Amino acid sequence: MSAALASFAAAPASAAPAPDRLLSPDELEAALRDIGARRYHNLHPFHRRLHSGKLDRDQVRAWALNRYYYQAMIPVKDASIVARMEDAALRRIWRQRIVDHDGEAEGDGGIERWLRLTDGLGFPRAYVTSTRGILPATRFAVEAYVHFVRERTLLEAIASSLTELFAPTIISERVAGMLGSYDFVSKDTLAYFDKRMTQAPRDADFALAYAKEHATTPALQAAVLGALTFKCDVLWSQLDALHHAYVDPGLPPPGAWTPGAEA
Ligand SMILES: O=C(O)c1cc(C(=O)O)c2c(n1)C(=O)C(=O)c1cc(C(=O)O)[nH]c1-2
Repeated sequence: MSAALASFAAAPASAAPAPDRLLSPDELEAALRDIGARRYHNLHPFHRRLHSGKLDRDQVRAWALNRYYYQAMIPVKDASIVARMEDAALRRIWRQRIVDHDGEAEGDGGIERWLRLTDGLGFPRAYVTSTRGILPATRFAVEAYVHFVRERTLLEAIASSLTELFAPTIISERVAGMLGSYDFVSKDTLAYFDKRMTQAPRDADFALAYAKEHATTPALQAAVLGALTFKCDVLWSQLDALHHAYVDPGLPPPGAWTPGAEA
C-alpha cells in the first residue's frame, strides 16, 4: 500500500471527539448519547417538516422512495457484519437483524412493510425496488455505510449501528406527527415502524453493551465514538440531499424521480 493510501486507511472515521484518557463504560455511554443529542437526524430540518405535517404528498413520497434503499441495504450490511464474526453466539444474535428485515418468507419482514408504505404512496413496486429514481447522494451515503462495516474493525462496525439508541424517540414522534397531519398515510401504511419500536431498543442495547465491554483503551473508545459520528453523518447527508432536491431550492438531479413525472 502506498504511504498516502496507508494514511487514508488509518484515518479516523469522522471528526469525532477523542478521549484523552480511558473513560469508564458509563462515561463512554454518556459520550455516545451526547453525540446523538447533537447529531442525530431527528434534528434535521427535513425531518422536522416531515414530522410536523409541513411537507406535501410528493415530498413525503420522495422520502419514502429514497429511504427504501437504506432499508434494502441494511440486511446487506448486517450480512457483512455476521460474515466477520468468528463467534457463533455473536452471529446467532446478529443474524436476527437480517431476519427482521428479510422475513422468514416472501411477503414478510421489514423491507416488505416498507414497500407497503411506498404502495400506499402510489409508487409501482418495480420502480421502487429498481432504485432508479433515488438521489445519487442517497446511494453514496448508504454505500458508504456498507463499505464502512466491511473495512473497519468489527467493534466499529457494531458501534456504527448505535444510532438505533435514538430511534424509538424519533419513530414515535414521526408516526404520531404523520398520522395527525397527512391524510395520505395510515396506521397500516406506517406499520413498518410498529415493529421497530421493539426491535431497535433490543438491537441498540446489545450493541451498546458490546461497545462498552470491548472499547477498553482510549484509542478503541475514540474509534467507537468516531463510528457513531460517521453514522450520524450517513443519516444526515441523506436528508440534506432530499431537502435540496425536493424542498429548497427543489432541484432534483438528472435521473432522480421528479414529482409529477411517471414513475
Ligand atoms: O426511522 C429511523 O429514523 C431509523 C433510524 C435508524 C438509524 O438510526 O440508523 C434505523 C432505522 N430507522 C431502521 O428502521 C432500521 O432498520 C435501522 C437499522 C439500522 C442499523 O444501523 O443497523 N439503523 C436503522
